[in-house]
Amino acid sequence: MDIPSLSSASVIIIGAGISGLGAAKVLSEKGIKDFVILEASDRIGGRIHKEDFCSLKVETGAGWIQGVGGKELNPVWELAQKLGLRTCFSDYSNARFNIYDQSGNVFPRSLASEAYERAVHLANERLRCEEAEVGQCATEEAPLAPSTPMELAIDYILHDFEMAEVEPIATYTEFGEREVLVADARGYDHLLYKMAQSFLTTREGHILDPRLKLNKVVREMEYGRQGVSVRTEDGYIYRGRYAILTVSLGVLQSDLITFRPPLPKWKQDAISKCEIIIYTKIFLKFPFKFWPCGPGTEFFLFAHSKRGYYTFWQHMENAYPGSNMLVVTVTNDESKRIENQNDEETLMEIMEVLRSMFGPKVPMAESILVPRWWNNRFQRGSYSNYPILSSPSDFRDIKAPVGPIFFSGEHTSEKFNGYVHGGYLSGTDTANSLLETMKTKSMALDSQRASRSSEDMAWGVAKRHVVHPWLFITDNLALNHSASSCLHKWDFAQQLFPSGKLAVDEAIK
Ligand SMILES: Cc1cc2nc3c(=O)[nH]c(=O)nc-3n(C[C@H](O)[C@H](O)[C@H](O)COP(=O)(O)OP(=O)(O)OC[C@H]3O[C@@H](n4cnc5c(N)ncnc54)[C@H](O)[C@@H]3O)c2cc1C
Repeated sequence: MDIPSLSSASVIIIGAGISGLGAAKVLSEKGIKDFVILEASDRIGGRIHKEDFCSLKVETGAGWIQGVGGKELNPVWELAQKLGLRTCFSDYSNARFNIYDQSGNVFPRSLASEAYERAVHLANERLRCEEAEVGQCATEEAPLAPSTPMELAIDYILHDFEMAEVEPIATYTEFGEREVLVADARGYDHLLYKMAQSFLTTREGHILDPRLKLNKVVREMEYGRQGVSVRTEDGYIYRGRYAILTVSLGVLQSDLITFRPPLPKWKQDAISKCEIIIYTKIFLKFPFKFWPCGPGTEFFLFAHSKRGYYTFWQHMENAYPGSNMLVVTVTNDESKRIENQNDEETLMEIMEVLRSMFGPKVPMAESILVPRWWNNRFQRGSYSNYPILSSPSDFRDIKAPVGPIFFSGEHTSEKFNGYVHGGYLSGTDTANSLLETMKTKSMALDSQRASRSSEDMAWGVAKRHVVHPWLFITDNLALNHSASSCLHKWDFAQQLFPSGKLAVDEAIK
């Protein structure tokens, strides 16, 4: 039986996505080994997730590495290259010229080009209106809204795919304009496993390190001057001096975690201001190909009178040659609608769309895979999307610590929110801020102790001090815990199971 030790949980990291693992790696490299990672699901990776589909591994979460080939090296691209992850270049630029109508005709390039330019103009006008003082825009001519199926399809890809962010987009200006699709049988999450391997105990592809705890759903975080106490759904309580909370914005907006005391109003406002996008890639397997292949065909659009109705399509011939696979992407309200119906109904809708694009002979799909990011209570959406006119203070507030709780995750990255590299960089940033805080507190405590000890000397009292560099943190915690201040610190863990259930090996590490 492990003897619980208060000294070994200076930091509780919540979430084993790229942000949580990135933070843990930095702490470990800087000598803080006494952390515990609590992960709600039964795997690492979070929104980087592969699933088995028709003998292939497909990426139902993040698929691309965006920001490649620029003056700065995207850290995720660097890792992918080191591991020799198989990727293929994605060229979206043709999508707008492969627009199918409901009778299977492709719109002429000139018409599509014109519509595209009009849509860009409209988007800029809308932005100008939003930026203008209230009322100013109303006096000017209001831009015409898109109305035809083709206009709606273009407007949809502009707003839900290419131009959903404020220009210029730091990912592209700093890391480069190219995007590569990860298509490796080991999966995108191989990158996370390799990262974990550098600081957690692993064997034969499995993480065995007791500091990583899977299936631990955090439900309550009680925090104060002495630290943080974290209760998981299975009744365990973990205490630490600090916590790094990396759960998604969708989870923060839900009621999965209760904070005691409640988070301050400025933090709650920052959390509710930001939007969460739902992005659903539906995978379909066919007995044979009936779509065009070759250069300039990978992406195509379906123009329907309902905006966003199975609009964005990709064939997987570049990623998985010979797989006879298509992916159709839906977002937001359509994602919610589709998540809430059964896959048979979705398949019927998709078959109707495909037959209107490619004719009645299109064969029935053999398999369909519909990920459900919205209904997943550990995600509640796919990635954050800040309103176009967000201010730097919105980012400051969403990232700022509340007492001993440090916030991390892609949504806290001012420059790269929404992306895998945003998650990674937020984790390393947060860990470095925490280390800075620990250092400052340590220096303050040292000077307090020094002055106390000189007072003691003056009174002739012999005093022994804790020597472990990190013990002072938890030592301080125990001393301030009134109910247990008379206990030896090894007894402390038993106080953490109010139900009387003793699971010492699960107690604070
Ligand atoms: C469908 C989809 C497509 C995407 N496409 C791309 C793309 O092409 N390129 C790109 O760069 N990015 C893409 N993204 C975004 C990218 O995946 C994320 O930005 C990134 O993975 C976020 O990492 P994170 O560590 O911040 O959060 P997460 O990966 O969400 O990690 C948070 C972890 O916290 C856990 N958790 C939640 N609640 C609790 C709780 N109560 N207790 C304990 N643990 C909890 C979760 O299970 C999760 O493992 C996509 C995302 C999705 C869903």
